[in-house]
Amino acid sequence: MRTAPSRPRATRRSRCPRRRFRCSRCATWPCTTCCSLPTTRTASPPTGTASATATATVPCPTPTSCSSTGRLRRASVTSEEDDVTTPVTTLPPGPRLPAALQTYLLWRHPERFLNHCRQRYGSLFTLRAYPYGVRVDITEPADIRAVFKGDPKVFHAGEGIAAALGPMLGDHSLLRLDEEEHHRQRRPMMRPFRGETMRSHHDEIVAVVRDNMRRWPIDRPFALHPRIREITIDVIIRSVLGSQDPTRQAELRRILAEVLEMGVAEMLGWRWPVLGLYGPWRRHRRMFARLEELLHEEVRAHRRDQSADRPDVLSVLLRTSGDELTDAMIRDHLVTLLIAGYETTSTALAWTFECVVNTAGLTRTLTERVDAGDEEYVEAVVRESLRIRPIFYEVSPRRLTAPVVIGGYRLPAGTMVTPSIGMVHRSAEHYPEPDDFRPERWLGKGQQPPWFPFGGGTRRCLGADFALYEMRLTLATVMAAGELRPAPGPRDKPRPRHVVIVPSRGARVCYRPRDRAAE
Ligand code: HEM
Repeated sequence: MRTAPSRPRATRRSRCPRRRFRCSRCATWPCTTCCSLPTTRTASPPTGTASATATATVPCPTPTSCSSTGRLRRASVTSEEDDVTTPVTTLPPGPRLPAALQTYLLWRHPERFLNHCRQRYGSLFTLRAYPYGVRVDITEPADIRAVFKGDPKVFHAGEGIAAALGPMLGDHSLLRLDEEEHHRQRRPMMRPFRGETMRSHHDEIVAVVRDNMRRWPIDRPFALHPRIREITIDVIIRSVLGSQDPTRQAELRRILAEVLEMGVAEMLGWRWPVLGLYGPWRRHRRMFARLEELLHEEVRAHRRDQSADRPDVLSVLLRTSGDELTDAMIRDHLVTLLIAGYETTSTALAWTFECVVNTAGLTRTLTERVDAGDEEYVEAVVRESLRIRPIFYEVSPRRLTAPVVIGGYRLPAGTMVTPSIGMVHRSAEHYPEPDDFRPERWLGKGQQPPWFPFGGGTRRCLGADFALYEMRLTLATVMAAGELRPAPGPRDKPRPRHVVIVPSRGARVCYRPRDRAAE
């Protein structure tokens, strides 16, 4: 039981008044901001044993006193009873640049800007940027995991998205819900993404990829990303919507390509509905309304034909949920899957090919492994590409509904907390030579480094397994059919395009079918 010792006032006053750091290995508390002061502070126990706090004072050691790693980390203190170890409610430091400039830097140069902030302010820092205003970025895997696994009642992920895209997604979209309602809507949605249902899409996906490849230019440079988008749309039309009608399929293909490739401007139109009366927003609204009609037609067609044991997501949803889901709910779920599953998977695949063709010797190794049926290696390539080129640098911010202690800061209720997954994936601490594309790091059964391309916890990407499956299959099908080479010119750079980070040149490659490769 905790005995609350009366602490001498002198100890409290002399406590480091600004930032407090603790080495994650040796658990000493070097103070990096005021070590020149004759500071004394209360010795604190390792995390998790806060109740045993000792009252003896020790001199504040300098940062160099940590001989084990030299690495400093703010401590995650969870006890609120101890007024020395419990931080006062405050936000971590961060750049003082105007919000508009921070928005620009985050939007245009997320990797460089976040890296700079981490080096300058530590693993937690506060930013001010549109659309969330004040937000705290977290970059330590342990803190990120804690946020993912945190109580859904405290960590709200849906609010930010609801404000930006609410009317488009609809009231029942998983992306905008929180707490009980999120859990209630997510349960039926998980059924169509189970292992064996997913694997039954094998032939469809392979057929879509082969069909698309027939139209690829031969021995001429071309941008692969638009072709992959076509593939992803076709996979969605067949595997998610299960559309059987060729006329509707063709119209869906045309409308989805336009609606789902909306840019920032169209997105803003959903935030300010009045824009929908004008110019490009009006056109976008019209297209979207037509998409909704097509989705309703598809649902009606599926309801009429419930005899077949079809594996597409819509069929499984209707079959397994009975009257649990209304038409309005199904519309919202389908729109969510289209928006969450299209640009993400196509961009991730485009990056995978870009990395493969630009890594010396990898096309040959991968082709050999594909020929040998080595699925583990193909998966390792996909995982490595999602590590080195995560399509989101940050996942949806969580708004705190109560004060929470993260990384030594007691963040007030209302704070937006943003897990910066891209920072973890590029950290040399977790990935030796982080800039090298090395699928081998994912082979074998050893402990795997932190990897969060699909977020985590109760909000983990619903389509993660499906996306990984589609990526593996597409990669293997292409490598088995032909030879890819990098196109002349510089390599693609990461370029933010609304919420995802795309290859700047569209992943340009040259392609030659296998039967011609020998010529
Ligand atoms: C490589 C491709 C993909 C990536 C990198 C990706 C990534 C993500 C991320 C980071 C989140 C947010 C997780 C969080 O906030 O913790 C998410 C959520 C989600 N994703 Fe994906 N995703 C991909 C493909 C897909 C596909 C193919 C689908 C469905 C067809 C899908 C459906 C969803 C849904 C429904 C959510 C919301 C889950 C919830 O809030 O409960 N995603 N995805």
